[in-house]
Formats: sequence, C-alpha cells, structure tokens
Amino acid sequence: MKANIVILPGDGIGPEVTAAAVECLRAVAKNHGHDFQFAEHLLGGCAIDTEGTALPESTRAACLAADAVLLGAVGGPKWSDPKAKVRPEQGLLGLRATLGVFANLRPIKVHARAAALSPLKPERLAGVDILFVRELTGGVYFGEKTRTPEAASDLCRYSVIEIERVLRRAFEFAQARRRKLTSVDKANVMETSRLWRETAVRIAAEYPDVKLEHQLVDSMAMLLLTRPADYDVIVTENLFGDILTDEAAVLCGSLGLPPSASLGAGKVGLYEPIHGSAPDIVGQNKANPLGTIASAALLLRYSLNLEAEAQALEAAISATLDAGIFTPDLGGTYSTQQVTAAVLEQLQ
Ligand SMILES: NC(=O)c1ccc[n+]([C@@H]2O[C@H](COP(=O)([O-])OP(=O)(O)OC[C@H]3O[C@@H](n4cnc5c(N)ncnc54)[C@H](O)[C@@H]3O)[C@@H](O)[C@H]2O)c1
Ligand SMILES: CC(C)[C@H](C(=O)O)[C@@H](O)C(=O)O
Ligand SMILES: [Mg+2]
Repeated sequence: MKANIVILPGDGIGPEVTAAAVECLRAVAKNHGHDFQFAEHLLGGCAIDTEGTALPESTRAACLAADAVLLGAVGGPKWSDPKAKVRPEQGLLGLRATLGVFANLRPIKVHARAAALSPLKPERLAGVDILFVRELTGGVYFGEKTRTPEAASDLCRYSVIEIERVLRRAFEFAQARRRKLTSVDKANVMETSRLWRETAVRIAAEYPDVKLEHQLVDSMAMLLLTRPADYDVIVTENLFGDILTDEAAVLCGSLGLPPSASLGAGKVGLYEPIHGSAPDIVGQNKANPLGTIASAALLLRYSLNLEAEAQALEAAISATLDAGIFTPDLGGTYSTQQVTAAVLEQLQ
C-alpha cells in the first residue's frame, strides 16, 4: 500500500528517536512491498527558532493532508523561560486540537527482562497489561488561562460530548480486551469529575458486558504501583492521564519504552512516545528509541490497518529486549543506533 507519513522530529532527542523509527518503517515497507513516503516538518522549539511560531501553517497543512503523523518530542530549556511569549508545547497542543485526536492510547506492557530494571518487585509486575485511554483535547490544557501580577488561573472545562466520545472509545477497547474499565476522576472535589462519573455510569448501560469501576486519582496513583496487574483499560481526563502514564512507565522499567497513539473522528492519527525531549541526554546517542519505534507499530496498526506488520515490528522490539540490548536508561551500554540496528536485524 501507499502511505504519506509526516515526521515531526521536534526538539531534544526527538530527531534521534524519530530517525530510528523511520528506519524501521522503511524496513517494514521493504519487507512487505509497501510504498511509504516520508516528509519532515517543523514543530515546537525548532519551529519557533526558524519561523517564530511553534506550529507553522505549512506543518499544520501537511499533517492534515497526511495518512499519519509520527512525532518525537518538543520543548527544552532554551524555550522554557516562564516569560516567553511562545512555547514549543503550544505547538503540540495546537496540533492535537487541529487533528481532533481526543483519545490518546498509552499501552503499558511489561517485558520481563526490561521490567527487572523497575524498582517494583517482579511478582507485582507479572501479567501487567494496561491500556490507558487519556482524554487529549479538553480539560485544563485547553481552558481559559488568566494571569495578573497577584494571581493566575487555568480553567478545567469538559462538555458532555467530550466525555462521552472518549468513554465510548475506552468501553470499545475494554470489550475487545478483558472487559474491565476503570474510570479515574476526582469526583470528591471537582465538578468536571462529577460530570465525568455521571456520564460514565450512563454510557455503561450501552456496554453491559464491560465491568465499570470508578477510582479516585490519588488512590489510583498508589494502586498503580501496588496492584498494577488488576487493571485492564483505564480511562481518565487529560491532566490525570498525563501524570499517571509517566508513573506507569516505571512498571515497564523506563520512560523511554511506552508508545502512544492519538486518535479522533478524523482520518489522521498522531503517534508519539510518551516521554519528552530529554534535554539531559540530547546528542549523546543514548536515547532509548523503542518508545518511538513502538509508536510506529501503532501507526501501522491504527492508521494504515497493517496488523501483521505492526505485530512484526512489536515482535522485533520484544526480541531486542529479550536479548538484553539496552540503552543506559535500562542499565545497558548500547547506543540509540545499536538498539535500532538490533530491531532492524530482528525484522529481517
Ligand atoms: N510529547 C512531548 O513532546 C513531550 C512529552 C513530555 C515532555 N515534553 C517536554 O520535554 C521537556 C523535558 O521534560 P522532562 O525533562 O520533564 O521530561 P522527559 O520525558 O523529557 O525526561 C524525563 C527523564 O526521562 C529520561 N528520558 C526520557 N525519554 C527518554 C528516552 N527515550 N531514553 C532515555 N531516557 C529518557 C530523560 O533523560 C530524563 O531524565 C519539557 O520541555 C517538556 O515540556 C515533551
Ligand atoms: C509536552 C506536554 C504538553 C505533553 C502533555 O502534557 O500532554 C507531554 O507531557 C505528553 O505527555 O505528551
Ligand atoms: Mg507527559
């Protein structure tokens, strides 16, 4: 098949990890007779430096016209002055809104050898397989912001429609998995959470085969580390999902491992690792590329409908981890390029 894939390397380690994922996608295309065309565009700090804006119009147009978008990461100390007028992260939020990708899937799978590096006890990690569905285009990220010299505010707003559509996605994923859905909120304090919970209860009637449970976000943060194998699909609002998924990455052994797929009602999906631009290791050939390569596998699955190819790439990642070919975040001595070469070898 033919596919046009937009690559947004972004900032920090973004270019290193997207280069690795593109090599893997090229290998998949070659092995399976596909024609993937790649076009690189600017997003984030690199776009601010050259275009004065974090999401240039040319990038927006290219993403809207693509079959899928693969992103590295944006941001870094160069653009982090609290008084800065434009920020790299605004470009990413603008892109998510432009593509309407309201459901951010963040699968947390535990690979035994990598998870041995986790501070958690191995018996707690056995059988962990969680799918986070993070709402991505609403909540405090997109509410009105105010600032005076004395005070600041960020509005957290959710409409019923925004809650319903992401919950439906989560119920559908739960139906195809172990049929358990945990909805995480802060309904004891927040009005948006009370609306979220009420909506979840109402929508649950449409999915009688799925067991719905509610969990407050503070205790969820604890349970994720004490009883992670109890969870199947976890659905939550934007900010809670951001925080809980970085925490969940600890179960995998490194923040460099979990991928993500952001999907909406439109045709273009956005794929990115859950980690950031890792300014502390940039340019050292140390970044773990597997989260981005696994995001490329999700791109094959969800945007291109190439399930066999997605599984082949996931198997190659798994075999690389089986062989203990680890970047330093997993306690290894292999470089970004060596890990990528190992995945490519597995793909052959
Ligand atoms: N999607 C995104 O573009 C995205 C996501 C998160 C953070 N950020 C941005 O990244 C910048 C840095 O944020 P931060 O330091 O809080 O978080 P971070 O995720 O960039 O880094 C946190 C820690 O994890 C390590 N790490 C992250 N990814 C790694 C990888 N692939 N391999 C090995 N180690 C890895 C880093 O070296 C660092 O020690 C900020 O500007 C933030 O806004 C962007
Ligand atoms: C960079 C930032 C805006 C982003 C978020 O909070 O969504 C990141 O942390 C993520 O998890 O993708
Ligand atoms: Mg985050």
